[in-house]
Amino acid sequence: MTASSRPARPAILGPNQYGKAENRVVKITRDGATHHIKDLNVSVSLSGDMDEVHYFGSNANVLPTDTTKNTVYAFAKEYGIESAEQFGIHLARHFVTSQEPIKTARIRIEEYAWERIETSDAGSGSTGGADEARHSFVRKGQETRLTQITYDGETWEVISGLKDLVVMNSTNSEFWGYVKDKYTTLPEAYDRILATEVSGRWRFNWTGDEQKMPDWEKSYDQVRKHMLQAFAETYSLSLQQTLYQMGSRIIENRGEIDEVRFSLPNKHHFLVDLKPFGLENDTADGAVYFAADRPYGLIEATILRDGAEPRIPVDMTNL
Ligand SMILES: O=c1[nH]c(=O)c2[nH]c(=O)[nH]c2[nH]1
Repeated sequence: MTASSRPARPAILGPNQYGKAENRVVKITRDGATHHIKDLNVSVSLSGDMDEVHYFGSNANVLPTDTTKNTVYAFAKEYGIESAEQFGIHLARHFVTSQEPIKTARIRIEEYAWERIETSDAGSGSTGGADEARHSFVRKGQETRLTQITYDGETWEVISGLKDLVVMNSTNSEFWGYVKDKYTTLPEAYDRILATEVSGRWRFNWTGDEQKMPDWEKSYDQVRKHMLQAFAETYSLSLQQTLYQMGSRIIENRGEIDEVRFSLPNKHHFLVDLKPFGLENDTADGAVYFAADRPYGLIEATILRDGAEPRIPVDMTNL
């Protein structure tokens, strides 16, 4: 910014961005009587030459947030929604390349999954086979899928992930051999429940080459599968160890990903003392637990491909 476009005041404008947050868009694709749903929550955030509007109220460089909302809906109709990532890339490219003052676009998308309700005669051929109506869905009560696309006209950054995926191992978890000081009361555990609500983000190494674009839908399904398999298959001596196994399984199996970050609350399950009622409560014998909701241990770490730089923010809850 030139000095003349800045007011003679000591207060200087710092980093800023604007856009329309949480555009809820549902796109139905019809394939005969079989319908498909994409249900997204899209947040647009733009930045660039925005000094004049902040200092003087000149809107000459301001594409209205209302227009960014309209673009989300129009793009959903005009181009469809193949995947959240592809949709975000399309939007980010549009804002940066069509508006000179806009230098960077960041598109954040949450995706809510729907599962088809199989009707009782579906597939039986009893009411006409291919014409069978397939338009009923139940919202999946599991995780929310996430993506964030950032484009500055040159560099692409795609970070995808998920939140609210609750998992539990009812055995094959221990925790012992830890530091003990005068405040330590935790009994060592040789067979405990390990449960967490996974919040994870993974960064793609895609650099914008259309020919080398990952298959975003397949990538998500595979990452989720590897992560869950690692959780289930790891004999755990700590949640930290399980976290590393989950991240490294993704890095080792998915070449399109260079960095994974997890935030894992340790959802503690405490053995209930049933001695007052004359009852033993032993893990080996099918025990009763108190599922505590707080406080919880919070285990967080980034796992990187050897040589890659950590870029997923340490505090990723806003992603
Ligand atoms: O897996 C665990 N990691 C810890 O660091 C920890 N600390 C604690 O009290 N319980 C556990 N469990």
